[in-house]
Amino acid sequence: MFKETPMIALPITDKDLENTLNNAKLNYIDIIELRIDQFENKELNHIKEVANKVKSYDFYTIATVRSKLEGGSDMPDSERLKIFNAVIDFVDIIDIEYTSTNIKEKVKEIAKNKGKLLLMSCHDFEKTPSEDEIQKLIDDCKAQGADIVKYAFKANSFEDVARVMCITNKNKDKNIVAISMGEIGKITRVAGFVFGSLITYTYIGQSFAPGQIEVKKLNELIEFFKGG
Ligand SMILES: O=C1C[C@@](O)(C(=O)O)C[C@@H](O)[C@@H]1O
Repeated sequence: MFKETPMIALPITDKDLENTLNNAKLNYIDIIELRIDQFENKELNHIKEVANKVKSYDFYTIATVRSKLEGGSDMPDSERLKIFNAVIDFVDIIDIEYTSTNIKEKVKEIAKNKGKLLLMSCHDFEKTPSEDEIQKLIDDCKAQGADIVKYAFKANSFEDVARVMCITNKNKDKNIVAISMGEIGKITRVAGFVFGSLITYTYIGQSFAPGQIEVKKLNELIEFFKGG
């Protein structure tokens, strides 16, 4: 699946869908992340229609129903599972949090039974863990069947940024997506691919996380640093 890295992912909701998807096409977006937890309408049939529409635009698609614990909306795990079951045929990757211990095994089954990729993610909006903690996270996620491991940690210093990039570089054969969130962490959204990070997340109009870089600027910077 992974063409030349970094692949650029755009988190979207169900607002202004066609316009957003047309804009995404024009701005070299590779992956659409359905941030279903932020949808205005969370009816299953509506969610399936949105996922099907995105698929019709020939994007790789990630289904995310972010837990409240990791920055999403307050939705029962049972509801989240219903949504994953409803959209699995329309997406390529399911994003489930490492900390969603009640449902991550079931979510893994949903993905694997349909031959889809399981992305196991971890977010900390306050700090960046130690190198040992990050390595343990990577090892645990891989042991639990993750095809892709993603971590997004708030950077409070450039040392935090360096630590995330170095540990990512040490694990570059394990399909890692690494982000240092916040103003200090912006560099990782452009140069993360140098250290093996497969995907970077951007925004058009509405940003979904601290430090995201608007798509036109991001494309420009990536091209510049890739020697384009
Ligand atoms: O995990 C991530 C990364 C992200 O939090 C970011 O920092 O760009 C944006 C989220 O939508 C996505 O699910």
